[in-house]
Amino acid sequence: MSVAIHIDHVIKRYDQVTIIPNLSAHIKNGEFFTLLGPSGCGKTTLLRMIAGFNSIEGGEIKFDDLVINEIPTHKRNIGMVFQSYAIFPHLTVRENIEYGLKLRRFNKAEIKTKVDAILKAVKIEEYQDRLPERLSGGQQQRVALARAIVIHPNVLLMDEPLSNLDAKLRVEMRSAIREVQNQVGITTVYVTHDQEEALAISDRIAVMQTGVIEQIGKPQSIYTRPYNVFVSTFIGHSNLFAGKVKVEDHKTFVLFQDGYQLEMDNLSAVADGQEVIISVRPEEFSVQEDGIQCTIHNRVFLGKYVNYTLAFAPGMVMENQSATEFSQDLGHAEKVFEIGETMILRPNKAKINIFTADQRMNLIRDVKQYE
Ligand SMILES: Nc1ncnc2c1ncn2[C@@H]1O[C@H](COP(=O)(O)OP(=O)(O)OP(=O)(O)O)[C@@H](O)[C@H]1O
Repeated sequence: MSVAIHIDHVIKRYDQVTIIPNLSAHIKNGEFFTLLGPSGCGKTTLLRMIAGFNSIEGGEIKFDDLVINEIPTHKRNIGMVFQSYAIFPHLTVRENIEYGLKLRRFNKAEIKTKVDAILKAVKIEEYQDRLPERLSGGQQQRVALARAIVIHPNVLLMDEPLSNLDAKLRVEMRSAIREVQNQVGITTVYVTHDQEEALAISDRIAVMQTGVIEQIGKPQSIYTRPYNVFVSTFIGHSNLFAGKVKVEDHKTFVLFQDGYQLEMDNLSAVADGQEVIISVRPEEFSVQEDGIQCTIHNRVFLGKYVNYTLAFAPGMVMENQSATEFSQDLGHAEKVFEIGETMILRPNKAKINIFTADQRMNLIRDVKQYE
């Protein structure tokens, strides 16, 4: 029986070092929930707490109403898939999948029915009599997935399951995982540091940094309305400009350094003169007669799009950010620009995000609308 997972104010320390100071998240029954963040942010640590491999120093984790803090791993009824396939090399595919069912003392007929169904669901029927050494990485990971879900676990926990596969297979396998998860409807917690994978596979994502969840939301809402600069730059590319607020005649503008100004009617709690950070996605510029001026530093054709790397006047762009980019949709472009040419770009004001100068808060009023 799939369950909801309630994580309330959990604390994790290794020796004297606090890795997770106070973390809460509520994962719905049947949801595909992803922990996303840079290396070392505590994703695996949290997953291992849910699994029962790590002690919990404070707070509680519940499966539905049951507090599991002190329940040992083998009694939590968890399915797990890791980066290493962890399948038995001396057993065939079918025997690998049967293993957990035999331990749970299902009878022969039940085992056969369940294994047949899962072999079909993960599309490895034709390899069922092979030993793992004669399977590709993707096929082995399918076996690991089948083995984890055949026991009908309460939750499925996956830690970077695709990171040993090549890029093409990763894309193929993430669809396969999602398809199977939809079919069996099991609550899944998935760990990755790959933002594209997270966006593609998840119902909701928790973006983590140094033991803290910075934002929980649907992929689209995290991409379009990130809570802070960290999320904005970790998920997708963001162009960051230095800006200032101007309030005049009851109207609010954001000013770019070169004097270009955009009237904004959806900002909350800003003061005249307040310094802000303006964040624009590469696809949210359009070529116009007035806007911010730049020159084209580089240009890459990507079929449907052209990606330009841009150079702006000194002081326009926030320091320490990666290259400023404009992604031009060739379906709508009147002109393709050459390297060295000047271009005037207007940001789409409905889609830009404005952050406080300390980078911690999005000032757009509807930032929580999608949650
Ligand atoms: N057994 C341990 N003892 C001491 N410190 C640990 C232990 N395991 C992890 N840590 C520390 O806890 C922090 C979080 O590690 P964790 O493995 O959870 O990160 P992660 O987000 O999963 O990273 P990655 O993507 O690299 O796997 C790191 O600073 C790590 O060094």
